[in-house]
Amino acid sequence: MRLIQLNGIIKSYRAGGTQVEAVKDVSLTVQKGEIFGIIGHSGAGKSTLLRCVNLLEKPTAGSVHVGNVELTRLTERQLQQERRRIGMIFQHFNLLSMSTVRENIAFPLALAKQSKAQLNKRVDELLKLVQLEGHADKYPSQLSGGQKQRVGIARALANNPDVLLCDEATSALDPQTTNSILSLLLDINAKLGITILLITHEMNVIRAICDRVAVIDQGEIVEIGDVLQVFLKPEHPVTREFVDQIAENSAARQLLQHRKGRLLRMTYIGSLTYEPILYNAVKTTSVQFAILQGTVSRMKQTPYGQLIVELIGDDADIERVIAVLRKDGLEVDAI
Ligand SMILES: Nc1ncnc2c1ncn2[C@@H]1O[C@H](COP(=O)(O)OP(=O)(O)OP(=O)(O)O)[C@@H](O)[C@H]1O
Repeated sequence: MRLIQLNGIIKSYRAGGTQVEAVKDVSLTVQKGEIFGIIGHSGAGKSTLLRCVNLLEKPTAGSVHVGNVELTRLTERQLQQERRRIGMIFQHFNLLSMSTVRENIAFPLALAKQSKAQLNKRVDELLKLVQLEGHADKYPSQLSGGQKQRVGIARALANNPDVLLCDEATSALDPQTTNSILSLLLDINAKLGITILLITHEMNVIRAICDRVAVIDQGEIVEIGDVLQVFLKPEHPVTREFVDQIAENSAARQLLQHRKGRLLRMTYIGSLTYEPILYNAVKTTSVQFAILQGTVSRMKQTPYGQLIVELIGDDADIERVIAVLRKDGLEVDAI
């Protein structure tokens, strides 16, 4: 079931007498309950596109639907009401520095005119959800970056939204804190069924938590698909650059230059990842193999492996080995 539908979104700005098209005719569907990532370089149009979803930026053209409501048709007052269904978190947290953690989280509840008792009960629930019990009376300056982002998440969830928009939510955090915030987002998605739309310039973020990904370049979506498919078989040059951020991929390319045998990339997905398939395929042939590079990892919950292998032997035997590997369920591509 689709929850967010962007149709033909264009956003242009007039800057210093020239027209900048930050987003050029983007159409996108996000399904209910999924974690959808948009990745792109600086200036690609990620923030502008994300802010078009809750109309913090008004698209120059195109329509935005969230659930059954077309936000682009609403009056400002109706829009304020609908925005309660869309929480948002930010790279630099955007907390009120003169207010305590409790007051920051209560802010959207007070706007929604909840009673003091209801409000305090809800804040306590949220503090528990983001594991910040015991920090309610602190001020933002007394918190670490990760704790500040937890406050941001609690505040964004206060009114039980259907959607959480994440604007580079981990870019200001160190790798360990990034992982703990990503785990929290996964947990919230699983427990509350909330749909998450995030933007990032880091492939690691996409790999860790997203179900689907869109790659944006110069205001246009250049590739879109399941993370596993896009990650293992990137097609657009910009996607390949992002996939190469995962260090082992770029190292492998350099290693391949002087090899004389047949070079293959083998992709294992799911339980196949842990089977001795390669050994079984070559053992009754004259083919020898050298593993030049290998990764066994996880994409969200799915284990996957990718090996770059050099096969040495006569052509007919190599073809036979490839046929056996494919029959066993591996994807095998020449490099
Ligand atoms: N308010 C504005 N006025 C004029 N130009 C703008 C405005 N906001 C964004 N732009 C331009 O639109 C383009 C896309 O910007 P945007 O901030 O959406 O990119 P981004 O992918 O989020 O980049 P970053 O990761 O650096 O924030 C850029 O060329 C930017 O200069």
